[in-house]
Amino acid sequence: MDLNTFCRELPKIELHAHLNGSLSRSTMLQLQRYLADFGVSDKSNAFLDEFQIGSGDRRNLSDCFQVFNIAHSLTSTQDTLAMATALTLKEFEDDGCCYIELRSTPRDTPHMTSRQYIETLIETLNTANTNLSIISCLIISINRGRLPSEGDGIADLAIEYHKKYPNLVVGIELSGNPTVGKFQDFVPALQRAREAGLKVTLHCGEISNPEEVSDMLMFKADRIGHGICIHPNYGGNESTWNLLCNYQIPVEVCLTSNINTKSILQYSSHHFKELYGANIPIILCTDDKGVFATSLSQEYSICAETFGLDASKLARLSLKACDYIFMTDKRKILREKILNFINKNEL
Ligand SMILES: CNc1ncnc2c1ncn2[C@@H]1O[C@H](COP(=O)(O)O)[C@@H](O)[C@H]1O
Ligand SMILES: [Zn+2]
Repeated sequence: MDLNTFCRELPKIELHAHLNGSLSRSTMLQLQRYLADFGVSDKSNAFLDEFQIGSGDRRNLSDCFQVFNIAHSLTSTQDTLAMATALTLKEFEDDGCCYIELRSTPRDTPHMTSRQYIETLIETLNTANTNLSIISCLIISINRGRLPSEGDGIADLAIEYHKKYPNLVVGIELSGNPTVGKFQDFVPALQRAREAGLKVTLHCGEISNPEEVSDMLMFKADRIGHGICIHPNYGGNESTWNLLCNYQIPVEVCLTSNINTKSILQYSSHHFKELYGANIPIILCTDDKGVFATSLSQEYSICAETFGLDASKLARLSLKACDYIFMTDKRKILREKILNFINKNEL
């Protein structure tokens, strides 16, 4: 079996996927057509060709945040939001993903409220859990670029829907443009959600800001995303690196995302090496598979090629990811599924 086929067949766990960054070109075209048929205007026409970030482009991290507006204009109705979610889950399943924690930022649009946004996602995930083999659940996102009061409102909704659907609304996370907003302003909302039983993951160290990174690590989130500027060689310092090593906080590693946003110059100099070497728990994830034109199996494949991981090591990376999922009651069944694959392929 060649590497790409192996990576697709390996049952995988996706723990860091933003819904609106995950829309493939084909999904966006379907949404565009649907909106046009119903006479709803969107601003995707002029930009769709530019949406996916190809290799050799000149966009940096900040520029990336503008491209999300295009996806947002396509998912502004309950119908298209549901379609986008269902199609995206199916694509993850087709790529050999057996469990996904999809994340998204509830927002008011001209056609729905934040509450309806969450309800649409819950309904779609529920249906997907009966119709598809992939197990899916929801992490609710807070955008650090918005006002802390908006974060409070989202935390309230997350807590309310976690109580109603504890097996579906499993976590809360902080994301958004890392150059905007302050982590500390969102701590009360995140803390409240945590006390209500939601798990927490934070985008941490996307840019160099050792003070904020220290605060985030000391918050002891259940997981962090990216974790780039933590090691002293990558814009962190001894103290931030020691905190991560001592707390052993699992890191959602998004290789292609980090390359495309220019946070890392080449795959071979990615901090995966340092994290793996220090035995920090790692989960390979896509971040925004639509924007960065990647897939979870491609991320596994790139990881294997760049860091010389053989099939057995790659499969064990996927197996280990089960320990860090937020739907804790699914750990056993997922472990068994991946172990079966390992045994069948004598890895
Ligand atoms: C590239 N690295 C990243 N760093 C930080 N936040 C990111 C991100 N990629 C995506 N998002 C966050 O996810 C939103 C889109 O999905 P949803 O509308 O929530 O489904 C973006 O607006 C941003 O807030
Ligand atoms: Zn992200």
